[in-house]
Amino acid sequence: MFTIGAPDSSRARKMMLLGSGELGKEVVIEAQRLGVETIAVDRYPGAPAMQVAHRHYVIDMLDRAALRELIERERPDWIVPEIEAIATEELVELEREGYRVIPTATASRLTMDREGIRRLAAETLGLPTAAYRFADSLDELKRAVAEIGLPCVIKPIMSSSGKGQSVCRTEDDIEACWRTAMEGGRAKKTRVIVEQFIRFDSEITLLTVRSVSGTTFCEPIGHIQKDGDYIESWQPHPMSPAQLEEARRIARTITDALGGYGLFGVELFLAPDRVYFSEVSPRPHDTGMVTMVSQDLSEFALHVRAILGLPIPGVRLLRPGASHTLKAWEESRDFAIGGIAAALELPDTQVRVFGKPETKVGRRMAVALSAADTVDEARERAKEAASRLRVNYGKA
Ligand SMILES: Nc1ncnc2c1ncn2[C@@H]1O[C@H](COP(=O)(O)OP(=O)(O)OP(=O)(O)O)[C@@H](O)[C@H]1O
Ligand SMILES: NCC(=O)N[C@@H]1O[C@H](COP(=O)([O-])[O-])[C@@H](O)[C@H]1O
Ligand SMILES: [Mg+2]
Repeated sequence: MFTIGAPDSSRARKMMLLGSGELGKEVVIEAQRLGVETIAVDRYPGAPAMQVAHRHYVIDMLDRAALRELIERERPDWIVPEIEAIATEELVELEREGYRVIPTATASRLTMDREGIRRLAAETLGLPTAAYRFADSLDELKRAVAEIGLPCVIKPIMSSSGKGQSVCRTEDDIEACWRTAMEGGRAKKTRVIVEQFIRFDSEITLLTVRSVSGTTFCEPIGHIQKDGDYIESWQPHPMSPAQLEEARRIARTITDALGGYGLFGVELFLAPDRVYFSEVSPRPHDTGMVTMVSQDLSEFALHVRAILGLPIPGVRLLRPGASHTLKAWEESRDFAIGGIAAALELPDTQVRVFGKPETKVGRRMAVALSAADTVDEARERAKEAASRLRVNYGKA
């Protein structure tokens, strides 16, 4: 039977988030709604989830010893990875010693690294993916590009939100792509993946929850990415019955292989002839922030329920919804987000300001969320709301 004591008491149940960005912040809020004691961890102070958690720590999560020391000190009931920059080998050890890693330490390790998840999906499970090669040096990259063909996409094996990713269109681009990957990866690794460029009609995230109630799918979320990072998303995304069935088959196959309890964001490309598996996050997905206005249970509430071993009898889409991001385009610690009142003049619209302490070029700072009677209307509203938001920078 699931019971929970008061936070900070001897019968408290503790959740530790490894990564404390905007997604973790919402996970912490949902966990606290069920009485969980929350601990937020990240590489810098003032991270969004730290601002709402009971306690927080600043450590280098890629440092195995530092990670172990903190986990042994806090002894959390659930360790919840939130970002793609964690020493997951250590999580595998800790899980062996009895700690619970969400969804599992192996799932976290495999998805932290594009090679692990791609080989599992394509080679072990036989799922359709873009053709790919790996390379450890510029020379190997040149050979890999020749084999895959142009255009192709080059990414560091450990990165997210498009960091270090670029499209290689001609042979002359290869060196620049290599440099971009070396500078943009989250971990100091030199390995890259080269992927065939897929000309898809649209791309989706299929949020898939594994819980005591079995596997539950949310309605598909369509999205648009720029430079490898998401700009807008909407739910539901129109799909043919055959496409939806194939998308769910792929999502079930990959999430069953990863195992454990939690929510997963399965990224798929929809091409005229085929649905391609791209990658999967074993945690809430940025494009899934739309569920905060479109569903009865957001992706964050679903993740927490699944983690705690609580039932999920169903997920209801309440209304079509959309999200549109606000990004910063300068580096600053002296800034303020404006236009919130103007954005909130729009009907059925909400804003989430993440509270990140510093802006960086391309950094996501806030998101506008709108609901409406149709997806098109919701997208228009969210876009308009985001365009009314601004990052105002202080004098340099
Ligand atoms: N092989 C490909 N062909 C065509 N487009 C691609 C390919 N790989 C990636 N993209 C585009 O770049 C986007 C980001 O790629 P990917 O999801 O691999 O990066 P990421 O850094 O893991 O991003 P995130 O952390 O936001 O999921 C995709 O959503 C898609 O729009
Ligand atoms: N696509 C993955 C993603 O959106 N992850 C989210 O971004 C944060 C990092 O933001 P930052 O780079 O601005 O610190 C992560 O902590 C997570 O919440
Ligand atoms: Mg992605």
